[in-house]
Amino acid sequence: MDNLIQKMSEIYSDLYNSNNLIHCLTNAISINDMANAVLSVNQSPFMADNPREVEDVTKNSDSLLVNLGNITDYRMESIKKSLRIANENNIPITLDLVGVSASKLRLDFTLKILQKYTITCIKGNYSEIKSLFSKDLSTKGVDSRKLEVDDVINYCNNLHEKYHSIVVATGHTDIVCSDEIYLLNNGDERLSKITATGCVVGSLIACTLSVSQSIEACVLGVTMMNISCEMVDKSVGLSSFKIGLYDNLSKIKWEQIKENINARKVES
Ligand SMILES: Nc1ncnc2c1ncn2[C@@H]1O[C@H](COP(=O)(O)OP(=O)(O)OP(=O)(O)O)[C@@H](O)[C@H]1O
Ligand SMILES: Cc1ncsc1CCO
Repeated sequence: MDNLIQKMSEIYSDLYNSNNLIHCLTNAISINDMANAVLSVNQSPFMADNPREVEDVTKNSDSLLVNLGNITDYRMESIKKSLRIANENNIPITLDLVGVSASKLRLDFTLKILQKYTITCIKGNYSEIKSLFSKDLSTKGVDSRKLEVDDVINYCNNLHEKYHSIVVATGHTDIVCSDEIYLLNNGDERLSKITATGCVVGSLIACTLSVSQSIEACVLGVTMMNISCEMVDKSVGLSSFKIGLYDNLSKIKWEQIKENINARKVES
């Protein structure tokens, strides 16, 4: 665990000493929160999604976030172009599987992407990870079903072995899996009552991967969000909770992360 904390501390410090360009191809529901979250951790968001410009944008960026939420043909075309450029230039890619558990279009598209491109981090909620593993739909909407943590660890391990990506499954307990596996128990169930919080976690991972393509970077991305929300007053309503969460994210210090992280390593 000391090793994890030491590496996270270095990544945190590198993050705030850099101002990397984070190219986010995302849905309209999350785009504004995501751009603000990227800015609040000192990085520079670029949300360009026109297929006629994305190659140039990705080429100049330090990290690429691909989010499948509310997918359109237009964005699918852009995604393919950006993924190719990112791989050619060793730019880290975060792929957020929004809705693959409920949409054959998104699931088939994801399976094709994974055959063709190297993805640094595959991220989804428990049901999205399950559906990618089983190549089968498992929900009606974008929200996750309740699944056993041990089963999802197994899905993550399998996907990591198959695609050589770091795999992040979000839920009550977050699972971050590569050759090592961490279970993260920070967070607040109010997060699941506000839309696009998972999408924002994806963009924070894209930020931390821009300074280090590592499992520790993914742990940091998830944990920054989850500790920020734990510090919000329990009595407030959901709108104030959201404001408080983003206030805290914009001010989060390494000492707060170090003191409050609830992570445990498990054997793979
Ligand atoms: N019951 C819970 N308790 C604590 N934290 C939670 C809980 N459920 C989700 N979270 C946290 O909320 C964030 C989003 O995770 P979630 O699995 O809800 O993503 P998602 O379904 O992709 O979200 P969205 O579709 O709203 O973008 C993560 O940081 C996760 O750790
Ligand atoms: C994309 C999307 N569709 C319904 S809610 C939402 C936000 C992230 O899940």
